[in-house]
Amino acid sequence: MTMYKVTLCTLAFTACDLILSSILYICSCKKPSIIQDVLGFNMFYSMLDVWGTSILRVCICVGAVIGVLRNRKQGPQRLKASIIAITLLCYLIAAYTMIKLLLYSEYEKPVQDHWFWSLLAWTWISSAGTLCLWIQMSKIVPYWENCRLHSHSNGNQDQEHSNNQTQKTKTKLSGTNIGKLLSYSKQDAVYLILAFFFLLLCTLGEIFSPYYTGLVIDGIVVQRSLEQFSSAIVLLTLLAVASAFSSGVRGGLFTFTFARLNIRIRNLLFRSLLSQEIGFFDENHTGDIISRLTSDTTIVSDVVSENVNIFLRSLVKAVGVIAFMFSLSWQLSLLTFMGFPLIIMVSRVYGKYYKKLAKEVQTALAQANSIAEETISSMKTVRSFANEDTEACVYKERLQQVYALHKKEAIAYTYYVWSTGSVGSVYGGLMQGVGAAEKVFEFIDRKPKMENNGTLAPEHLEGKVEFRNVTFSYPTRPTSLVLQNLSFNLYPGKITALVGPSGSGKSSCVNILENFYSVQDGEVLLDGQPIKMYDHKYLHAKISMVSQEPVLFARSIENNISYGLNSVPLESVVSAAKRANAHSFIMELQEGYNTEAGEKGAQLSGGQKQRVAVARSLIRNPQVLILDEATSALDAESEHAIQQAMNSDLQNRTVLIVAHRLSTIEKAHNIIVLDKGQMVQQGSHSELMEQGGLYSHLVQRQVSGIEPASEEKGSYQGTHQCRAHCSIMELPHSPSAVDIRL
Ligand SMILES: Nc1ncnc2c1ncn2[C@@H]1O[C@H](COP(=O)(O)OP(=O)(O)OP(=O)(O)O)[C@@H](O)[C@H]1O
Repeated sequence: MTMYKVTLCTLAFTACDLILSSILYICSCKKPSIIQDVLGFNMFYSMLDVWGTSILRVCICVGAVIGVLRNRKQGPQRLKASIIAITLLCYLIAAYTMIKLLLYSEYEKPVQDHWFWSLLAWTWISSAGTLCLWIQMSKIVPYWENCRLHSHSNGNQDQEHSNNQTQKTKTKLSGTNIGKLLSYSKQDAVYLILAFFFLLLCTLGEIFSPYYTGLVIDGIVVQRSLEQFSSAIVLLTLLAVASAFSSGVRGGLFTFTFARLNIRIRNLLFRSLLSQEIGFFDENHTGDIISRLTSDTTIVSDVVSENVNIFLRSLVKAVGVIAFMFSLSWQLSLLTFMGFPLIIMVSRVYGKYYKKLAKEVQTALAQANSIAEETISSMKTVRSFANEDTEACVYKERLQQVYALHKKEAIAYTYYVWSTGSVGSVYGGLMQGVGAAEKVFEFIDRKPKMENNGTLAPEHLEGKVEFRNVTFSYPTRPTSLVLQNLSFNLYPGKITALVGPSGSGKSSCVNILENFYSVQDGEVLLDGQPIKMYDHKYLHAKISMVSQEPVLFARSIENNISYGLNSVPLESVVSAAKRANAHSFIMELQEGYNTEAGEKGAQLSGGQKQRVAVARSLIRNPQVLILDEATSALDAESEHAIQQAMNSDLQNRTVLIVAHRLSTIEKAHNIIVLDKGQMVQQGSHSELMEQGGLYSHLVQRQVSGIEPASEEKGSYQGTHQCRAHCSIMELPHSPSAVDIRL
């Protein structure tokens, strides 16, 4: 609404309020004239004071209109800042009319004066109207401000529009969270209804027991009647037993239902996490994610379950007590419950604040978990740098932040209980749960930026891979191009090696071929089809990778080798382990194939881990095999054995090797040399050595044993970062004069 429309509406409403209130007051006047009513004002039956509230409302509205018209820029902002004060004032006016009703009921029983009721009703309506108009006026945007917004460039408008949308979505989100939580409990509707039924029974028992206690005392002290005493005591006992029974069943059912809710939410969250693209895990710390999965989901179910339980119980009790009290004395009840709107108001304000605090606490806690997780999982590195104290201090600092937030929460809670008590106090608790839920839902509802929804699963796959003009950067660093217009082919039955200085993009090629990330430009094709179009399971059955630091799971070696496959016979596991040169070391272990590998394979050596990982890939008989520094931790003999196995096993398999060791690379049919994300050379070892250039430069440098002075990543012309490794022990087994890592 424009400024003029709102101000006109306000003035019209004000005039209407004044006229109507005056007419109703005149008609309800008990004295022969208004002058006499004013001069002989009687608090019990004169409505002069109620009419006076209309003058107050007129002053508020006219004052607001004048303020907005005189100061069009800051006026609405000031109105906005005083909304709570006006709400309170309107509430006080409405509450005053209640007191008036109580007083009047002393003068006329029952109250049947229509003019009195009309004036009362109009006062409530007009108080609400005044508040609404005040809110409308606080939203006025001055004309020139509107023009400025409209004359903004399209980009800015879009930005603003999207900001508004985000804001709206956020508001909507927080509003729908309780609904969402309940919707996750749909499957438990029967249990919840049962729980609610027992809650009703138990609360009814609690409401009526004071009444029957009164009757018991009455029976002894006042009536002195054994009959009344015994009947009252029997009823009281029955009530207490039924109430205790219902209370137990209610508590059990609620706990049971919310435990199911917890499991459901955790499952959903875990599923959602597993469907996220790899870039998501680059952006989010593991500790953060684990915190969502454990602490946040527990808070959601625990806090919500506890508070829903108490909230419903208190609500039912409050309704019951209100009804009971009204049946005893409506005047007293009215007086008692006049404070309710105030409690609701305070609860709302507090609830919002508490929800915000709860979210902050969860985030701070997640950050602290993240530090703990990172430190504990890298304990050897921490110890080797003797950095335990610093890590402990960093963790303590994060915990201090959590503590500061908890302190704020505690203070807010204290003030809140002071100001409200009873039903309202659990509202804050509920909001704490909702705050934590918001964080959980953020992840559950997150749509992966890269979907694995391909369907292609041909029966026969040749395994030809084509990188066609691929340009790529990681989502966390979108501006730095890791691969630039890169094209090369991998052929079935051939071994291709990717070499190049550190950071040239070798592992990135592997990541793309594994369909972990989307490329910015170009395509990666498998048998002429974009890899995105292949079915997720199919693709990873056909393309298998062994990485430099393979991750094993805390299961037996047998289960690690057959990971992801259903019911694999032990013979196949053993055969794969033999080809990977792992069988003999496994048999030397006390429990053979049943030996536990430990967390991330920590109970095995680096070389043993790699051999198990090679076996894990070979058992799948993949059409495309990727070895990303897969044999770097092996001695030359083991590596030679694996290579032999692979060569005899090659058949029509496409093999891509990323390696630094010359012994691994020189047997490749084709060697692709990368530098700064671009292909600079391609050919066999002898061709590339003849050509000169980066490859022969790297080889010569290492053969002559020159180590680079720095770890710089530079182009061929500059200083290459190459890792040299010469081992006398490896000489007799190595096919080359020295074992060289490029
Ligand atoms: N997950 C990631 N997020 C952001 N940048 C990354 C990520 N992984 C690698 N990079 C960056 O991409 C570039 C290429 O890295 P890549 O791992 O492909 O090199 P590489 O040739 O395999 O190196 P190395 O021989 O040392 O293993 C580097 O600059 C690296 O910092």
